[in-house]
Amino acid sequence: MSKHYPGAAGTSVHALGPIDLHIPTGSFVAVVGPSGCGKSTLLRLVAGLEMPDGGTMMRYGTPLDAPSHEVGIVFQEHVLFPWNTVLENVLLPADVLALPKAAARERALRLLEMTGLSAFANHRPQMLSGGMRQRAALCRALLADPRLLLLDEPFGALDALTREELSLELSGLWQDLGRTAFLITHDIEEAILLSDRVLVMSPRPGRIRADIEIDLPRPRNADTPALPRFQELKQQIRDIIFDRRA
Ligand SMILES: Nc1ncnc2c1ncn2[C@@H]1O[C@H](COP(=O)(O)OP(=O)(O)OP(=O)(O)O)[C@@H](O)[C@H]1O
Repeated sequence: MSKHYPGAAGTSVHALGPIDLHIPTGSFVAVVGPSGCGKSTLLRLVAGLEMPDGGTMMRYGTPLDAPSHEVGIVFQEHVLFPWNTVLENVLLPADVLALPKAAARERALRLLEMTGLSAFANHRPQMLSGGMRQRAALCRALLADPRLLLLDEPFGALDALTREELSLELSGLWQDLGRTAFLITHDIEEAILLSDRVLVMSPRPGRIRADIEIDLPRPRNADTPALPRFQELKQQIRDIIFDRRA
C-alpha cells in the first residue's frame, strides 16, 4: 500500500510506500524510524482512520475501510476528560460501543487492578502522574477487548524511568491478554523490550527497510536490556537507521 498527501502549490507528498506489511495475530510488532518517515501515517492506515491511495489493507480477512471497535488506540498525549473520574474515563467507550453496562464496569475495574490503579478509580485525571494517566488511557483502549492494540508513542511524553517501567508492565499485560499489538516509537530500546519483530523505516517515501526478529526470551524484565543479545539487536537497528551497515 502507499499514501500521498497534497503538498504546497499543487504538488503531492509521497508519505509512504509501497509497503507490504503483515502483522501476525497475537504478535507484538514495533516500528522505529527517524522523524517524518511515515510511522504515524502507517498507524493511521492500520487503524482505518485514513485510507491508502494505492493497494489494499485487510484486517482479519476483511477489507479495512473504516475504524472498528476491534481496534484500541493509545496516543502519546493522553486524552482523558478532566471532569470525569478515572473509572468514568475508562468506561467512555462503553456508551459509544453500546457494551453491556455491568460487564463493562467489571472489566474496567479489572483493568484498573491489573495496571495498579484501583485506588485511583474515583480520582480525577489531574490528580494522577503522567505515567498513571497513560495507564488509564491503556485501560480505556482495552475496555472493549480489542483484537488489535495500536500504540502511537504511548510513553513518549514520560521520563525514561517511567517509560521503562510502563513498557515492562505493558509487556506483561500483553502476554496476559494474548492480543495483537502494533507500536510506533522513536525509542529503539522500548521497541526491542516489547516486541517479537521490529520494523525499521526509512524516510521519503516511508518504506520498511528491515524486519528484525527479536529473539529474546519472555517474560522480559528489568534485566533484559543488560543481555548481550539485547545490546547486539540495539546496535544492529541503530546501524540500519544511521546507515552504517558494512
Ligand atoms: N495530513 C498530512 N498532510 C500533508 N502531509 C502529511 C500529513 N501527514 C503527514 N504528512 C507528511 O507525511 C510524511 C510522514 O509523516 P508522519 O507524521 O507519518 O511521520 P512520522 O514518522 O510519524 O514523524 P514523527 O516521528 O516526527 O511523528 C511527512 O513528510 C509529513 O510531512
